[in-house]
Amino acid sequence: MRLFPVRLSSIPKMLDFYSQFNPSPLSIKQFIDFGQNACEKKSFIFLRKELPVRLANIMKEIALLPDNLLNTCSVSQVSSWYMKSFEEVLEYEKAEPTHDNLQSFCSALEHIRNRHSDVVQTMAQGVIEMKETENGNVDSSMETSIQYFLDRLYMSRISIRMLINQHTLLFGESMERQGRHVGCLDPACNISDVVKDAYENARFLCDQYYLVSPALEIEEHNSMDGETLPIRTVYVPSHLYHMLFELFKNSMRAVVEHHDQDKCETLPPLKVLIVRGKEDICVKISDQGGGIPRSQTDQLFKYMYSTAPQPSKSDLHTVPLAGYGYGLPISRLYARYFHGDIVLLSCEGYGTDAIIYLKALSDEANELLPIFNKTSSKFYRATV
Ligand SMILES: O=C(O)CCCOc1c(F)cc(-c2c(C(=O)NCc3ccc(C(=O)O)cc3)noc2-c2cc(Cl)c(O)cc2O)cc1F
Repeated sequence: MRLFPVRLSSIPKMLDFYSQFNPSPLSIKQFIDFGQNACEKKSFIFLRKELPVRLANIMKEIALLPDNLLNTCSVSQVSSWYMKSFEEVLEYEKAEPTHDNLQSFCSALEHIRNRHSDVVQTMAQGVIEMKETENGNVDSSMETSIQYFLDRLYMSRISIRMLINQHTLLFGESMERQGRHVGCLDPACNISDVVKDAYENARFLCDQYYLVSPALEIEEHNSMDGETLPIRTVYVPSHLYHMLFELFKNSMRAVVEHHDQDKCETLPPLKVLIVRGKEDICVKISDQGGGIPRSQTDQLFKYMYSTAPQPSKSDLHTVPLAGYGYGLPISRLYARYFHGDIVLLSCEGYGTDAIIYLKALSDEANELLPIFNKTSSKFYRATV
């Protein structure tokens, strides 16, 4: 049942209207404080404005993409998903926060989340289609603008899914099964537990493919709050898991492929160091996987570099440690989303350290959101 169907003719005007607002970044502290005493009406009134603002901001950038990418079948598909979702949220622009409307809003958000579940793969396909039309020769300025755009598109997508997940977890059916969690946030996330979880799952894939996997050693140092261990922080466990799982897969692949199996050597273990400082929480994964030349480490964060022909579904189980090649750049976006980072330090000939930096204080862990404005649109005009 359409609530207040938005006239299709008014969509361009609505896009201009909502894209003139900057997205409002929330901190982890704000997410937790609101979620611990959550009011569905307030959340509804905030989201029916903030979601169209975040959607409109990124839709304006999609429209600025170079034609050879924008006109691919896959990118047109992604663009139409955004248009449809923008239109659906706008139906609640003037709706009364009645019980029925709040319930309908919740299910609309779930539909939108499902509609956008394949955006990353579909965009990867669009980049491949564009490379095919350009016969593979994409100049460096085109690559730079695609890297800039995809970082902003996926950061925007992470933020929109965070808002949707918080609302649907706090006010949807799963409300009662929360325990200490506040939506998708854990106020006391045990970092070494997430490390072990990600390691065990990456190890399972590694054993399946290589029949062998490196062991794990974890060390923790808490220089703050009375040295208490284990180190806990307020974070989104699924985000931390995503980063760790990706880094463990890469380390395991490097270690197993670097060490000659015939000599039946024991593989050197992966060493994880977790440190709580005043400003940062660091999670360092150190491996002896032979490392990569310093000149190549930046390439690992490139979407274009790793947009090899996508593994077909049937291939994925044969080379499970390889994905779409987007694992590292998107993992870094998850870290940067709350003002953290992922840094790669490789010693060619020996091994690689990957460090995840998180903000130690939840009031400093603010969302990092892309803003559509004259600067960003100039960037597209300059490099297209
Ligand atoms: O497909 C995906 O999604 C995963 C895409 C990604 O796949 C990779 C992968 F898992 C591991 C490596 C790799 C190598 C390697 O491969 N060393 C051998 C070589 C030597 C020279 C050169 C060169 O000269 O260019 C390149 C590689 N050494 O260290 C790492 C390494 C990389 C990361 Cl990000 C990490 O967190 C831990 C690591 O140990 C490279 C990958 F690319």
